[in-house]
Amino acid sequence: MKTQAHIFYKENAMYMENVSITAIAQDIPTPFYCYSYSSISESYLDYEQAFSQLDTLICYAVKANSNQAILTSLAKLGAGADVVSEGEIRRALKAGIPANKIVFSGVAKTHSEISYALNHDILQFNVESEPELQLISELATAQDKIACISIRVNPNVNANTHAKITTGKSENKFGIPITKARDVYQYAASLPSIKVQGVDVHIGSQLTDLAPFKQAFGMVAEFVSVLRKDGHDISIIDIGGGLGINYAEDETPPNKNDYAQIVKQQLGHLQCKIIVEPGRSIVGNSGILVSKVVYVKKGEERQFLIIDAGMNDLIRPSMYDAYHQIKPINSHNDKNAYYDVVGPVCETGDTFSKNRQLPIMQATDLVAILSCGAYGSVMSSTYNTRMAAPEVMVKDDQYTIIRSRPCYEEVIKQDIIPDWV
Ligand SMILES: Cc1ncc(COP(=O)(O)O)c(C=O)c1O
Ligand SMILES: N[C@@H](CCCC[NH3+])C(=O)O
Repeated sequence: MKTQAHIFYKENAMYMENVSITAIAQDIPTPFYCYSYSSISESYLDYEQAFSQLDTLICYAVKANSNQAILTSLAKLGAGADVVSEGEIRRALKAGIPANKIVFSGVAKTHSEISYALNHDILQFNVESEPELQLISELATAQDKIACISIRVNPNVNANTHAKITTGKSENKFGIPITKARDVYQYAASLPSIKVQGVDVHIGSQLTDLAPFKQAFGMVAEFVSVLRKDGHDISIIDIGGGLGINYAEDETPPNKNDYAQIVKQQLGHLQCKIIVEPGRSIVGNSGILVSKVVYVKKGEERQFLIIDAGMNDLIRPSMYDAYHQIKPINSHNDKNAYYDVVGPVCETGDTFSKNRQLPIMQATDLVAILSCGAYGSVMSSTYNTRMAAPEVMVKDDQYTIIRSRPCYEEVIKQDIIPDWV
């Protein structure tokens, strides 16, 4: 049975590429994240292929998974980066992504973050408000730099995704209403040390339908024509990220080729450089979270499969009621049972799934939670003083720890006890 690209069963045992997950778990205590290098590189190269008819720069959205090993892998393939903080700029530069391939998004860029980005001559700021524009202009003037900018427009389009990851509706904090943006472009052009070069849009994440993209890109195309008539030299359109992946086995989100076709159809005639900022669709299905059953607990109404991974490791199910497939690492048992799969954290919301049909399990059995490569490890915390799960990368028949588990002493000693206590 094939589960995701590069994750499959061989004689009832789960493999990632040519490595048995059981073998890794004998070496590295659970829970741990495990990523397939080949899956990540193929997803990236699929983007390149899909967009080959357009002048495109793929700026990987670092927030999806910012591990240096992943960033370095993508840097070597030629990727740029979409970043949202100074920390992410530093990560991208350290991984070898050149500053002229870095775009800086986010609604709350601070004084020091803007200065840092200006000092490194990044490709562009995706500006989200007038006060931000003004601050960028002031800092660029003070630093004797020219800040290249696109303005992120909010097209008020329904992305048909989870409300918490919708970004292109007028009630969302992101971008400048497209209806108001023409004036903001005039304002930008009047400011010193600002070079207006593009338009940016990002309407949300985990989109499983191309229609909202089509609608938003159509609006951007019309807007670019208006801006050009107003005398702005628009040479870049940043279309954001957001393409969804399949979490459930039977889901069929749009593929990268169909997505690229929509981009070409809506924006191709404008002869702009296209920046695309995919995160989840590059790393999401490359990763699993491997966990061990601690106890099987029979409640009055339900049976709990208590595993050693918790909501602190993977928050998506508690935060968005997100569905993730859960699979046994060794699938030799044909008999099934229904379990609530829960973690160790003292929160009722620490639940990965309810009433999930799985082969009958017992303590020490291993499970994999699938599609955890994006917004998994990066959103983890040490809640309940649980150490962050390590990360492992597999390539062919080798695997390496790419982030180690911190030790308790390291974490506890971060706290400082005032001498007046
Ligand atoms: C500005 C911006 N670009 C790119 C992304 C990446 O989105 P995704 O991981 O859905 O491709 C996000 C996250 O939604 C974002 O906010
Ligand atoms: N964290 C979200 C995605 C947010 C996208 C960032 N703008 C998720 O896990 O689905």
